[in-house]
Amino acid sequence: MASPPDTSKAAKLERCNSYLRRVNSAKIISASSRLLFRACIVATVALILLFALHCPPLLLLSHYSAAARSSHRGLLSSDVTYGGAAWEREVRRSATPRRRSGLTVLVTGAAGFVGTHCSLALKKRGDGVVGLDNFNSYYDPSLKRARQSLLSRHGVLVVDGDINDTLLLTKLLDVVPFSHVLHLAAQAGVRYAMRNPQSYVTSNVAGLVALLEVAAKHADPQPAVVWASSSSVYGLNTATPFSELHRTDRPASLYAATKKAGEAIAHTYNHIYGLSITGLRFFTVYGPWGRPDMAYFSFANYILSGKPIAVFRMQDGTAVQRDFTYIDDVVTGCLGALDTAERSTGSGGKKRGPAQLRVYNLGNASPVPVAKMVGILEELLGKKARKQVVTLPQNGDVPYTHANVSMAERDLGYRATTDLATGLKKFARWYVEYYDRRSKKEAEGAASA
Ligand SMILES: O=C(O)[C@H]1O[C@H](OP(=O)(O)OP(=O)(O)OC[C@H]2O[C@@H](n3ccc(=O)[nH]c3=O)[C@H](O)[C@@H]2O)[C@H](O)[C@@H](O)[C@@H]1O
Repeated sequence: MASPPDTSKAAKLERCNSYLRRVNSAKIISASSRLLFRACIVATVALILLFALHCPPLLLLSHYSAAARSSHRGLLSSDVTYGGAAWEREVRRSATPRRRSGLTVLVTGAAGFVGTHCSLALKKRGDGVVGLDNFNSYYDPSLKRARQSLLSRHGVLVVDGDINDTLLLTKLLDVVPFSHVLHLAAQAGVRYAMRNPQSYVTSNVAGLVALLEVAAKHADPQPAVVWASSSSVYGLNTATPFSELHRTDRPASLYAATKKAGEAIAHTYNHIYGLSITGLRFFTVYGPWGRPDMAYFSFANYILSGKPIAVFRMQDGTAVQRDFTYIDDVVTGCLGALDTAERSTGSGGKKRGPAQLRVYNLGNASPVPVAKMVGILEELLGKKARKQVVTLPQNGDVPYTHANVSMAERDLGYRATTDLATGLKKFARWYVEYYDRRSKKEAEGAASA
């Protein structure tokens, strides 16, 4: 039988003490386990930090994220020229056609000479147009800004950006499902390629690849691409008039080589990704709002300011000739190319079938000696040029160009309708008015300052 509990005072005290000892020892155990737990956390955090600081992939990841964040900031913050809801609304507004089944065209190089004229022509007939231009300083950027203002007055937005900025291109093609890209952004000029060769590689090769990459792999639907090649690809070809069937593997300048490379690159993207691509070989395009680096434009400037001009001729005394082509005719050819471009066949980088690949001459089919062009300008400007006839230097120039345009006539409805005298008359009128207005503005600005 179990004995009854001892109820004496001493026994009660002993039970109480033993209870207190148990409670205390439990407290000590839980305090020390808390300490241990905390130590574990500190150790784990220290280990993670140590790992993060010394493990290369983690470092790469953190750098990548920072880079990605900063490039996305470019798209989103309000202190840049693109990104944000208001910007997207503007892009969509500019891209919306006003006519049924109108085209939706992204025009690169839109603030350039041909880009401005094509954008205006597309907008005027009711197509949607968004321009892209990096406004570089190869020639007077204020002329490009003036063209941008002209476009803006006609409802065409020109986004400030570079074709090598693939994030921007991706964003633009996300915001608008462009049916066509008219790719005119390029480093132009034959002789400048000897002074700044890298700029030709950056714009005409890397820039073209950047654009075709985004068009082929990201855009859905893939747009049809029409782009500016050049008559210079005929290089040392001697068969005339230059036909698309003639050889183009002997470029005389780096500029020509990058345009020829562009044609080869176009073939690749058409072949792998099913992009519909049309290359247009422009022949010395001239006219109002033209390029100040081109001979007819700089000659007008030099004639009026009394500076001497160098007129090139061949070593044997024969004239250097160009198939000068008026801008309005070239615009007809560009729009004809856009209108007849078939859809690309791929999407998301996958080709679904063979796609259209074309190349056309857009020339005047009527070459004129440079000396004659100078004579026409002298007459129009009412002033004699201080001519210095110089043997054509080793500068990448070819002795003559002469386009066979029968393929463009047949397929694009192209017609060269403007002779040099008529076209230069329109150019000279614009030139005098534009620079007159500009010098008046500058004088007003100086007076009010
Ligand atoms: O059709 C083309 O493929 C090319 O046409 C022009 O190139 P280019 O024909 O050299 O045009 P300009 O620079 O205006 O020269 C026109 C003519 O004037 C001659 N010239 C140029 C400069 C000069 O000081 N003196 C001179 O006699 C050139 O040799 C050339 O025959 C454009 O500048 C290129 O971007 C375009 O791709």
